[in-house]
Amino acid sequence: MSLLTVKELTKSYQSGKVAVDYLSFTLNKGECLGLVGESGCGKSTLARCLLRIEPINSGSIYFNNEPIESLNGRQLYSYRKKLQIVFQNPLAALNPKLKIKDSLVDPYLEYAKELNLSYFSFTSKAAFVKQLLEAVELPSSLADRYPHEISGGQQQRVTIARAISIEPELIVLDEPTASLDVISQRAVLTLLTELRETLNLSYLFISHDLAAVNQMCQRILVMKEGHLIDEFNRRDLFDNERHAYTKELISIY
Ligand SMILES: Nc1ncnc2c1ncn2[C@@H]1O[C@H](COP(=O)(O)OP(=O)(O)OP(=O)(O)O)[C@@H](O)[C@H]1O
Repeated sequence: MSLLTVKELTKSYQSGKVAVDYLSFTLNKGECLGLVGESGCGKSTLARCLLRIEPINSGSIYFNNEPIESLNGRQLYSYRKKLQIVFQNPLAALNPKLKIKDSLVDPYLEYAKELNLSYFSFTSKAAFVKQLLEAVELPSSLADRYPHEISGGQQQRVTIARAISIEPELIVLDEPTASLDVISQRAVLTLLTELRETLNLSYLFISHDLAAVNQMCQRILVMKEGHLIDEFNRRDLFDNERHAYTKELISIY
């Protein structure tokens, strides 16, 4: 069943640059869909359009069959609760003045009135923080630290814990491991896969790293210069029918 449907989406900037050009795809419920492409191909622009941070020029985006362009006020607030994002740079995503425990409860407090959690439960702030830290395999002793007092891998686990804390339907992972060393990258990808299964999440996993996408995703989209040029099931990655550009990406992976 379709969770997110993007139809003929075009987004250009004032400079005239067409960053996303007539892009169409569907993400199914429970799926991890990979989106790969080199730097500048339009991946982050697409993510910002999905979050309604950037207005689109034409086309449509449907979430649970509802067009998101027409959402405003309360409906937009509700939509944002269902879709969370994890960015490349966790330090930039965390408020430097907040202790980890305060950052962790922030999304919950923002959406508390509308939330009906099924996996986590908020009985007290301390208990909620403990559940979240456990879910992302961090020691509870980190709760009282500030973001700059923990490692990059730990910071990214905190941003993941924030994203899952309100049990969204979809998480956009925008190069979530790009700033991490290889060991932490692997651990975070494994964690994300486990969380998807436990919490019944769906992911749009954006990356320039075909190896990471191949590890995580059931289906893969390939973008080049704003266009979608290839789309296939993971098992067909090495199929001879792949687009020449996909083969080029394979050769460097
Ligand atoms: N605010 C903006 N104004 C004008 N052009 C922009 C803006 N943001 C992005 N672009 C341009 O749009 C194109 C797509 O950029 P985008 O950041 O979406 O690519 P990307 O695939 O996410 O790249 P990266 O992997 O480096 O993050 C690029 O040519 C970029 O220079």
